[in-house]
Amino acid sequence: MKKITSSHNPMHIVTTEPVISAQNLNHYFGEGTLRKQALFDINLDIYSGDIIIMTGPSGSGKTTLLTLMGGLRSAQEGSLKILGQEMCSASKKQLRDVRRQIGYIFQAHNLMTFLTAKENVRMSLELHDEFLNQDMDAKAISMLESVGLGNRADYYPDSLSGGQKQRVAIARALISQPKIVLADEPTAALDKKSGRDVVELMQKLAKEQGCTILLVTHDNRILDIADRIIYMEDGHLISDGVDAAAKVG
Ligand SMILES: Nc1ncnc2c1ncn2[C@@H]1O[C@H](COP(=O)(O)OP(=O)(O)OP(=O)(O)O)[C@@H](O)[C@H]1O
Repeated sequence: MKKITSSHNPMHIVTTEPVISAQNLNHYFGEGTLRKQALFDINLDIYSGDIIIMTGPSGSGKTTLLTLMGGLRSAQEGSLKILGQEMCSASKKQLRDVRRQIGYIFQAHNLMTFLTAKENVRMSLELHDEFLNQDMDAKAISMLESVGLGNRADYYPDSLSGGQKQRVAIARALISQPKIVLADEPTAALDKKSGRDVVELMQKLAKEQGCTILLVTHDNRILDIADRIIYMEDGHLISDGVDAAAKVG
């Protein structure tokens, strides 16, 4: 738990639970003699509104940890709480309920090629009952406007640039106002300028919505957008904090 000052009254101290909390978390792949440990004793508390970059060499366990924290795979050993729900031994339904509160952005934007930009963004709203009575088209267009693509709403992904596609993916991830957004190498397929634009946009929207962003990257050029950098090696969390950037540099 950490103490924060309320934005309404800076003198008023409130306590807040972490949105994600891992304790003594271990993870293994394979079985029998092929069983291999991928994560070792991970302890981590992540709070609302922070942008967290996870970095480290290839094979160090970043994606494994990210997918666990996104409810995309079941946690096996230790404790992992996401938005208050324990993920160790969680049922499929509990995993699904947690996933509905999370937005996902991947390296390959994973847009549906047969849907327009607007339809791709709208689809994300259709998965949430609470938006069913709202004007989803208007919401999708307004979200596309906020990522600078109001004039591309009726374009299909094939006629958009890599950076534009990634911005549609951001609009799709953020439109349902998730509490957590996971991004796996969101700039990997982009040139320097588009990559920068994309992460700055994620940063701006996340701060506006107060959501937590967990971002895995090898891209050292974007480390400065992080509130916190988690550095991993061989399945261990080696350092955690703003000074972790020094290890990467
Ligand atoms: N599905 C799987 N089955 C078996 N082993 C796996 C599986 N996924 C990952 N691993 C192993 O777990 C370890 C951590 O992999 P992970 O993908 O989490 O690393 P990473 O830090 O994300 O790497 P990269 O930067 O290359 O994406 C590696 O040794 C990898 O070989």
